[in-house]
Amino acid sequence: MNQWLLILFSIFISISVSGILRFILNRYFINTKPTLYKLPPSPQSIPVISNLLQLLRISPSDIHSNLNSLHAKLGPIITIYSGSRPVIFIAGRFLAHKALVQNGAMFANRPPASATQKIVSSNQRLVSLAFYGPTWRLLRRNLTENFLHPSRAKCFSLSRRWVLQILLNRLESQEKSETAAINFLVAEMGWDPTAWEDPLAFKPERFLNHDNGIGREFDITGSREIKMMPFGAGRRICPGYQLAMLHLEYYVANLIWKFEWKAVDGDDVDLSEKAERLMVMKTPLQVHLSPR
Ligand code: HEM
Repeated sequence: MNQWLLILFSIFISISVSGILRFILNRYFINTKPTLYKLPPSPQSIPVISNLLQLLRISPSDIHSNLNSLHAKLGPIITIYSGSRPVIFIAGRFLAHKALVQNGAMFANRPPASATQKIVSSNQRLVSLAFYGPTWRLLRRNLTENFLHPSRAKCFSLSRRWVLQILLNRLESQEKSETAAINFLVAEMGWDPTAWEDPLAFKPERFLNHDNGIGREFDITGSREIKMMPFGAGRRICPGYQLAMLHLEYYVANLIWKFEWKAVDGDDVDLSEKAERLMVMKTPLQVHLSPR
């Protein structure tokens, strides 16, 4: 009996000591920044169980209507939590243009790598030294210079395990407090009747613009206004978009040039949506192809 009490007591002591140490380190030695930003409105959520569960429970075909009803209730910019990480949804092509083109600098960031990736990539040399060589002090210096409160940094001597633990905690908390993924409702842009006449009709000629009889290429970069954004828009637009367009045109042109296309009898294409693992056409195009 005494033995069991002793074991329980030592487990209790070790848990409390590590908890207290962690609290003291986080409270007094790590430079924590206050939350600076107020995020856009979000639907009611149970802490820890995120809003995302709400979104994941619905089928892919419902996602748009669900997001739309949230936008109708809360406005064009909303926040949904995926765990503790905020994901912001921006609806509408005008807001997308305002964000990505007119205020491109503010939206030029991309999500950072995870804490582990950061350590492995940017501090790869330091970490391997920390684990395998006697020069792990380099990592400690890197940590004290970058992450610890300057007044405490100098007189600080940490064990190797604590250095790595603090570094990971710090990077993780930075990620949580300072990053949010931003999504634009791209499919909605394609269905927007203010951008496209009869948006669901198959009209390839809609991409042939004519200004006083002069043919003008459709602006897929969205620099003047965004009507669709398959390659993103603004500063971080896909740098390969011209090459991609060239390949796509070349691919389609060759399919037409090299093959004879015949419709399958009684096959009516139906472009309406069907939810499978991805969203697919209800009745896709079927053809008989033969080499010319
Ligand atoms: C149909 C083909 C392609 C599509 C639909 C596409 C689409 C995209 C999209 C949506 C982005 C993200 C833009 C953003 O973050 O706002 C992107 C980024 C990028 N794409 Fe493409 N892309 C295509 C082909 C290519 C090709 C052929 C290359 C290279 C030769 C390329 C290189 C890149 C690179 C390097 C980025 C990252 C740019 C950055 O983060 O600053 N892409 N692409």
